[in-house]
Amino acid sequence: MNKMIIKGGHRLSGNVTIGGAKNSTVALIPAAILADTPVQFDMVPNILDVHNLMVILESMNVSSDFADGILNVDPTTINESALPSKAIKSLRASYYFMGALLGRFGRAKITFPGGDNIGPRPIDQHIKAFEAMGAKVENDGDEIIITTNEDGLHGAQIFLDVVSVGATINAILAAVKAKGSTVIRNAAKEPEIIDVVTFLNNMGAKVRGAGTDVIRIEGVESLRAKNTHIIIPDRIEAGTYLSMAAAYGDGVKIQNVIPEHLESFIAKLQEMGIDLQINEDSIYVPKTEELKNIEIKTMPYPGFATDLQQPITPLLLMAAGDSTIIDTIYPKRTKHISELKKMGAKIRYDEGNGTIIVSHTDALVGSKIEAGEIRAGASEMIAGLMAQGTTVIDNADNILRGYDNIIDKLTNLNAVVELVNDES
Ligand SMILES: CC(=O)N[C@H]1[C@@H](OP(=O)(O)OP(=O)(O)OC[C@H]2O[C@@H](n3ccc(=O)[nH]c3=O)[C@H](O)[C@@H]2O)O[C@H](CO)[C@@H](O)[C@@H]1O
Ligand SMILES: C=C(OP(=O)(O)O)C(=O)O
Repeated sequence: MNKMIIKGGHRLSGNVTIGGAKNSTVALIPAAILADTPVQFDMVPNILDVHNLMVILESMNVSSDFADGILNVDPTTINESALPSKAIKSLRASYYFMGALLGRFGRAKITFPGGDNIGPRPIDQHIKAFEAMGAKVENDGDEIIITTNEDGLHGAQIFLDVVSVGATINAILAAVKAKGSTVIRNAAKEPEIIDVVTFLNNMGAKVRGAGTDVIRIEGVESLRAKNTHIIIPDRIEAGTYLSMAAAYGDGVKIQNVIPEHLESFIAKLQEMGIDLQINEDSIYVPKTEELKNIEIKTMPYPGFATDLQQPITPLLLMAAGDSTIIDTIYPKRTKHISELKKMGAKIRYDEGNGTIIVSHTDALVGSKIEAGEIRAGASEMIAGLMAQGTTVIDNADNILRGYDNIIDKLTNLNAVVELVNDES
């Protein structure tokens, strides 16, 4: 486990370049095992989730190598073997091996996934989709065992009861090589879903409608990679730097951004009075002295992302009055609150109506705190940069799960920050 040590009080300036999207990457890597050829990804973020997925691939005799943002995966000698439960538990997206193994072998056996502790995270909609396609799903303790009869998976009509990113992608992974047509209704519309479908279609899959709430899939026999897949920029990483720059920057340019993926987030910054300069693939955040308070409600895409409600919180502390946040996706996603309070933040959670109230706070002080999950950690990291004195964030591996080359990027922005491994 790593600790992040931040010497606060150094205002940020300069440029930062956003990496490839974590939530695309963690689906693309499992999706690679559907291919009958080696595959190559570019713009792969250097994050712990990628390294843990490589450990899972290795256990199936799938070789992979990763350097300078390029990840090669060779699934041509894949075999069915027990997957390492420690790596499976280290991230949420290991659930994509269910859909991918089903597509490849017609069966899957996998430990329940881990990932961020942000309240209940059921996978009933994933299971419903697999069952609709003819799979039998059983639980054995902490393991999920999914089987099909000799005919394998067949196409199906699937109506998701809740809009779920994971269930939408898992249903696609299972359906691309199933026999016949599948229609997924009430599908999630996140850009990462389009990214995964672009990868699959470039290998010969027949998937239409990604990015809308109806996705139609015609099963195909084989998937073969012909070119390198370039991963889209991480809109959540970009939103984190936008928040940080607006809260404590003297002028910061955020590069490799698709502004259209951040419309709801950008609208909130503009509502606060921040005069963002938005270009084709970059956003400049000027220093802003007076910030208005706002109200936020998280929603499925294109609404305000749950993954950005914690990272925007330190910025809300600077606003003139009380701001409110209601997280409709994960109402209990509040692990940052106790830690920010230790730093002097005026913030509270009203459990009765599920509202987080963030009040103007004059100063934050460096403290010893803990990153309970990735975005709580991101929120605390921004607060640490803004605080007077030193902040030590325990369990910083939760931040490293999803923030590409974080120390280098912050250092380039004038921050004073380091990681210390406290294993010994
Ligand atoms: C690896 C990845 O891409 N993670 C993202 C993904 O997580 P994940 O795919 O796990 O989140 P979902 O979109 O599935 O969850 C959305 C909502 O649906 C509920 N639900 C989900 C599945 C299910 O079978 N049953 C059910 O009830 C969840 O409890 C949640 O309230 O989307 C979340 C919501 O945007 C983000 O916070 C995560 O960063
Ligand atoms: C919740 C998140 O990740 P995961 O679903 O991988 O746990 C996140 O990225 O904010």
